[in-house]
Amino acid sequence: MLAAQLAATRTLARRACSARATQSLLHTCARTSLRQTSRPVHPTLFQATRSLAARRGYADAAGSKYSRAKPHLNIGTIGHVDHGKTTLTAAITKVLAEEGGAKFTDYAEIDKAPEEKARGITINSTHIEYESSNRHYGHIDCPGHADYIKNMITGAAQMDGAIVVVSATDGQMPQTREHLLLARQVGVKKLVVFINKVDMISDTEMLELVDMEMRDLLSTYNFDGENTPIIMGSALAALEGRDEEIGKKKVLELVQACDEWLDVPPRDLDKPFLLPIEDVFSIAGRGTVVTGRAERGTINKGDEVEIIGLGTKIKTTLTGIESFHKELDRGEAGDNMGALLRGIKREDVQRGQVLVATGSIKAVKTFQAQIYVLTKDEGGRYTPFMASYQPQIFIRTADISTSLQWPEGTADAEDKMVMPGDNVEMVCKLFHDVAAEPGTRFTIREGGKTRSWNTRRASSCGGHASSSC
Ligand SMILES: Nc1nc2c(ncn2[C@@H]2O[C@H](COP(=O)(O)OP(=O)(O)OP(=O)(O)O)[C@@H](O)[C@H]2O)c(=O)[nH]1
Repeated sequence: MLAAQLAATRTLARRACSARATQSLLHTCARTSLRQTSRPVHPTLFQATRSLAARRGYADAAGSKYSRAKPHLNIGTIGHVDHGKTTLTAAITKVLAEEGGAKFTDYAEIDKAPEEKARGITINSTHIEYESSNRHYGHIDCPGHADYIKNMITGAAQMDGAIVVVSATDGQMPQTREHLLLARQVGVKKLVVFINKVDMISDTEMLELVDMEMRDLLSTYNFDGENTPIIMGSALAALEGRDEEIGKKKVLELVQACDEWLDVPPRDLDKPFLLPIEDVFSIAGRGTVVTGRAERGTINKGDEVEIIGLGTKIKTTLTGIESFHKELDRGEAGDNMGALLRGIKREDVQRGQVLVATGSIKAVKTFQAQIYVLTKDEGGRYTPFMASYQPQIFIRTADISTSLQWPEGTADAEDKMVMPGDNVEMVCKLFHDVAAEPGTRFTIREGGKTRSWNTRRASSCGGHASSSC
């Protein structure tokens, strides 16, 4: 039902994009690290196109019921810019379409926003679905460019496992390393590696070197470097239907490796429902839909829910649930879902908020957290910092400026320095409130810089946190 009406909203969405362009550009750039990009992007347009892209390709399934016959896993492609993530994503759908497990989604349909086409890079994460013989996958194609790390973090935060794409011609590059680090930070436990563009390499020693270096890198970031499957092939060959040995066959090997190596994580079905909002769009005549991956709990059509965070606390009712254009009566942890909300305006909701079971979690502006500051060798800071330092904090799909302070009563707080490699308890004073509770994980980055420092330990909030928790 939701899907059936989406087509009608496409034209409206495009018109709305151009009308609101200037205002939204100013608003969004003021809030996000997009202001650090070399060419400002058009956020409203991306909002709209991402929403459409996230659902494209499944219109023929409109009205059909979502099947839970196969276990569902959220995966995606990460890695350095231009190493072939989008090509591989398209190639997987092509190869699996031939096996009856996907609808072919061409490269141009994945990187479809005008800015993406003009620059030839991915800016937004795009969601697609496909099936192997024993799994149903939601796949997120993440941007590799350093300017769009924010979108990569949001995408990776929804993954249960990931495919790291590395070009055989370059080997590992800065964003290969940073994406591994960030994937680890956001809780991805297992990866599969695809060494791409082998059609351009005749020297097998070179491939062995890339393989060895990738295993080392995986181990450096606490992945299983020894046993992680590494597949060498050519995404482009698979997409173009040539050189089957390095094309189609390798893509099938990759999917098999995902089936066998990546685990379906235990889903927290017993906890109260929580969906981090990744995207928002309107369906004419029906209302507002928020999308994202349900983090925990279950939800039924007709349930009362709350939208929490970024200055908002609104109660509403869930009137429809959908996953990849198929209807569900019940959503559950792990589902990549769209939730139709009664009486909510498009502008009332935004990425970074959460949709939750009423009363189950509070938004906080201050909490005390345990923070591990990465060293230079781990991809983190070179230099120490002091209290009142203001980095960017990433919690689920939210990114918020914050000021770090020593807890009250800390001796010599004014002069105390935090060194790379330190494990410290600090108070995070956020510029906007966000849903958090003891144990919530988060990542901290220095705005816009690719070399960053990150938290490793869970935050605490509520119990021994400050009064606003
Ligand atoms: N020769 C060769 N070229 C490839 C292969 N895979 C991808 N390419 C080319 O590499 C370039 C970059 O590919 P993309 O798929 O856009 O790379 P990406 O990693 O998705 O880039 P971003 O999303 O912007 O980070 C394109 O020109 C592709 O055609 C391959 O297997 N062989």
